[in-house]
Amino acid sequence: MSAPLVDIRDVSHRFGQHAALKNVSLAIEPGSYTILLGPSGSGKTTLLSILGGFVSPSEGKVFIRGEDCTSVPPAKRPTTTVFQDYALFPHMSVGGNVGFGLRMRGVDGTSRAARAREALALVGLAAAFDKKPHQLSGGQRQRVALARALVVEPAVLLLDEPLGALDLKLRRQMQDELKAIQKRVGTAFIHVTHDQEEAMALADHCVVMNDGRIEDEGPPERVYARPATRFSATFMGESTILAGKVTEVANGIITIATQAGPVSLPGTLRAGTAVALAIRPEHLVFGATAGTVALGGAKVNDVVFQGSFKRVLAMSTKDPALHFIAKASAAATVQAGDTVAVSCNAGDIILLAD
Ligand SMILES: Nc1ncnc2c1ncn2[C@@H]1O[C@H](COP(=O)(O)OP(=O)(O)OP(=O)(O)O)[C@@H](O)[C@H]1O
Repeated sequence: MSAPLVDIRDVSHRFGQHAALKNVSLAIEPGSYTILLGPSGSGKTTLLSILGGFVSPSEGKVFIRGEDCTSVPPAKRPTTTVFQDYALFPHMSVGGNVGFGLRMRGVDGTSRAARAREALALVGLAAAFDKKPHQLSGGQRQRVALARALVVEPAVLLLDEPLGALDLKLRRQMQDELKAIQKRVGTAFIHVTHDQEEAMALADHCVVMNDGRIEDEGPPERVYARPATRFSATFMGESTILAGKVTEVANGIITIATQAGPVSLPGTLRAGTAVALAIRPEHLVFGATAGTVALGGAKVNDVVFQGSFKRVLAMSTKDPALHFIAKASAAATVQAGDTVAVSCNAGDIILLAD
């Protein structure tokens, strides 16, 4: 395998007594779109700031294109950052803003203007060259910020909640554009967000962070279908979670006592091990079917119409602490107050250490 473009090795960072990053190692491949996903305070921005050279880590090293960049200042490393608030110069034209980084690097006026025009065309804003930032919409300003960061041809583009200031509709639209632009330029993007839908829409590689650590990482499809930890399962999408304990092990089959009754699955855990079982909403079936795992009865609390499907929330009749979340078709007739039998396929149960 080729050497990673970015190699973060055993990075820890403390702000005073507070450990914001705890022994983080991560490899970023050339041309990839990486999302750092996690709740507020999980250390995403700290990690991005270390990559951009704005924060020097307490421990560990950062290599970019094989070079130790740990102590290299921001302007001297092959990275640029796009911030949530765009940070455009209000008095400067859009063209001037985009060309600013080139000016700092001593590029002459003619080449600067040509390259700024090219970068603006790349983000679909060729006509905005002579405008001032205040004449543009939020989405357009964000695209100018993107053009400004890309014009210097960084090896890695860092994006800190770049769509955070946009309303939901524009945010979704900009996600599609960001992905298209990234594919076009082929630059590695590392993008921080706490929005799991954004992560699934954009990432080739999704890094789930929690409390200064990497909980899980991989293609978003894998992280969603087979999360490595309970935190990752709950942060990346919704699930029904059953608490359980392994009671029997025989011939590669383990039996787990759960809130909904015994469940048998292939596995190799030892008797007495505490586990959690996660089931994604689209895998939970209301109505027992032959060959599936029965999860007992449930009373439907709420049915929420979502356009192309219905979200069904129900409570186990065995244990009120057990809540089922299911996705039903838009045509489903299930109603609040109904009592239903809940089941799923054994292969759709995600077994997690608890
Ligand atoms: N300059 C600072 N001084 C002291 N503590 C800080 C500083 N910056 C961050 N922290 C703390 O470090 C931890 C990680 O912060 P960080 O901003 O990296 O998290 P985050 O995942 O990006 O969160 P958010 O989504 O809210 O931006 C938090 O507990 C935060 O309070």
